[in-house]
Amino acid sequence: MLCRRPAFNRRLLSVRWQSTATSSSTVRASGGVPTPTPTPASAEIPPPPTPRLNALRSAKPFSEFLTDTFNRQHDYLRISVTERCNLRCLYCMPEEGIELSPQPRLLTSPEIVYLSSLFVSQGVTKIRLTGGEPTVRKDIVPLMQDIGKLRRDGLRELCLTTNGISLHRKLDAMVEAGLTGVNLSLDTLDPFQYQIMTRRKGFEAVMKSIDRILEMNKVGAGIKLKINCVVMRGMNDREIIPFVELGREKPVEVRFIEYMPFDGNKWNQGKMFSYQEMLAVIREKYPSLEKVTDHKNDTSKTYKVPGFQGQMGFITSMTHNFCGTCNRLRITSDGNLKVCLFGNAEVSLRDIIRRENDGQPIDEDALRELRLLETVQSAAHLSDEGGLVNEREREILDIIGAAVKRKKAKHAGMGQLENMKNRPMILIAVLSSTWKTVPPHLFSSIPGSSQARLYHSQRSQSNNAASSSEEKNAERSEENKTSHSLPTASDPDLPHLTPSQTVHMTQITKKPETSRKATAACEVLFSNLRPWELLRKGQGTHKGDVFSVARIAGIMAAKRTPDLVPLCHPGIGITGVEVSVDLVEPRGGESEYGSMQIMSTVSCFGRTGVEMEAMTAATGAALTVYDMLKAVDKGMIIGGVRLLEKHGGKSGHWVR
Ligand SMILES: Nc1nc2c(ncn2[C@@H]2O[C@H](COP(=O)(O)OP(=O)(O)OP(=O)(O)O)[C@@H](O)[C@H]2O)c(=O)[nH]1
Ligand SMILES: C[S@@+](CC[C@H](N)C(=O)[O-])C[C@H]1O[C@@H](n2cnc3c(N)ncnc32)[C@H](O)[C@@H]1O
Ligand code: SF4
Ligand code: SF4
Repeated sequence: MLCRRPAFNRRLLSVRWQSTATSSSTVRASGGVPTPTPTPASAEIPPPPTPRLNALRSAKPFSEFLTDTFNRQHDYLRISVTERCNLRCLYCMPEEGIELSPQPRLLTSPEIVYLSSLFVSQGVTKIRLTGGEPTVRKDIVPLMQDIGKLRRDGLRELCLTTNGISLHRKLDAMVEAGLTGVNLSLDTLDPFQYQIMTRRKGFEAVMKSIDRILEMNKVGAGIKLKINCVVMRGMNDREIIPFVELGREKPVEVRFIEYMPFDGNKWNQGKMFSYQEMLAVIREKYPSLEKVTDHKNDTSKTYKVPGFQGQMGFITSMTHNFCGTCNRLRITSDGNLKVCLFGNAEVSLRDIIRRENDGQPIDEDALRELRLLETVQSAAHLSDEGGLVNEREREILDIIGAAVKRKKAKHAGMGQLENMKNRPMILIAVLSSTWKTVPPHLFSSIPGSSQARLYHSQRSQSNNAASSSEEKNAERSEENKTSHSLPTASDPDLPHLTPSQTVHMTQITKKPETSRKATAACEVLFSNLRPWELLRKGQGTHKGDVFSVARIAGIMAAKRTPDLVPLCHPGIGITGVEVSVDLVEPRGGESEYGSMQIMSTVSCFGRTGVEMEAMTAATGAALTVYDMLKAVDKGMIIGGVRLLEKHGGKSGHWVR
């Protein structure tokens, strides 16, 4: 047990880091704590370790605490600095977000700096800040300034994984703080598709961040930039080649990531686009694609098109694990150490470091009182010279060491991820929300298809079986006897049909009322440049402002859906309709002359869904765009009307 120390050390957190400018090697040699000179937290960037210090570090054996039973040395720490995010990427977060931990359970900045320094003292040379979205943490820049100062203790890389939305505003300060690498998530190069995949706007801001990094690199900032692109079949797989082509002129590394299952992200095998498939797509266009040698601990397999400035990588978590050379540990925002991304085993470092503070979050005052940072230096001393000088760090390191020793050879010992039957949360999400097979009735509309034939033959067999069964007849006559009305039952596959295949409006009396929401989209493709030119200049047409009239048309269309679609229920109590109409610049292919992208979300509280309303809204808006622009372009095509997402009701959450 550690006891609370009576002695108070009044030095500032920033002071401690400042003090080590002379000290990292000095302290280790002398075992003493130097007297600091107070300076503000945002003082100048500390110098990187000297070649001598580097040599000393690599000469000493790697920390036993961070070495697992497979002899993997963990010198890379990923810290989640927030659970919050300003996007809602389809593959990562549900639209409504996730339930956030109460603030006092999350690590404070002094706690993050303290744990970082402890790990660096043990040989961690790379720290990546991630999340959630790390840039939404209010004090992200001061936090990076403090972590950046650990460079003098051996930290070589300070990296960020970010969605890039607000990076451009903070980038300069971060680079000054010691930022060395940015992995930026961008899954599409199409602004409209961006809105679909992230459920938010922000494409331009992300591009601004990328441009700013490239600009800074031109003048020698040396920021390693990687673009992370999660590939989902049917969603952005058609953009693989445009992403590869980003590297023609720009020195960026695009990494294509296999879509992985996480709690609540509606993963299914069908949406996963594998590394082999991606390679095949790229090789078809660029047969000269070459493999590049990877670094030992890289998560990605790197390739290059000869002559291109940039390169590409593939992160193959689903099809080829890279656990053999894993050097990563993670700390979650609430202070748990996770030794494997896919392991459920977690140990709370927060609870141990707060124990002496009566379980309360450690702010700067408490940090000083508890002399935590001071003792990390002792821990650094421990790893350099092998002598044990501090009980507190010993206890924390023992706990870390024990967790690291329990790390499995791969994927938390569960084998290939797609076979993970024992991941309860994932399993629940996958089973409850996705089709195991495509319902056969969807094939039945393709005349002559083998599935259609099979479906019809199965249906007629089951109908015959049903009509010949005594129970079925008894049921029917019972229904007729008691109701004196037409049958109200629905075909289980196609509810707008009765079991005898006549059309009816589905009975919803017994369905519970729930909150429901549906989002749909469609496009209007221009056939010449005139509409795009006019709208870009902010000019409407002689009929008025195309954007707002189309939005209003969409809203009115949603309300009139039952008048247009015969079997739709009237009066379903729409509670909200949002329609967005956006101009997309010409970008080749189908959208050679530009287009209007329309998206609509309809919500209601009721017994039946609002997907028809959402698609009607999108179509109504599109027709209005056509009507208002037809004087300059009669060849416009309205297309791609589709449901993107649906919430509520028996089928729960469905995402395209
Ligand atoms: N299996 C596995 N995949 C990981 C791990 N860390 C990251 N990934 C995958 O890599 C993707 C990108 O993660 P990033 O945050 O950019 O980090 P990184 O790839 O470790 O970054 P580098 O430091 O550039 O190697 C994630 O979406 C995951 O798919 C890990 O520890 N295990
Ligand atoms: C969870 S995010 C956190 C950092 C930051 N918000 C961002 O988006 O870059 C870290 C990385 O995980 C990736 N990721 C999230 N969900 C994923 C999934 N289901 N499959 C594969 N990668 C995923 C993201 O694309 C991103 O590159
Ligand atoms: S991938 Fe990153 S940006 Fe997207 S929702 Fe997840 S945390 Fe947010
Ligand atoms: S799955 Fe676990 S063991 Fe494998 S690379 Fe990722 S963190 Fe390391």
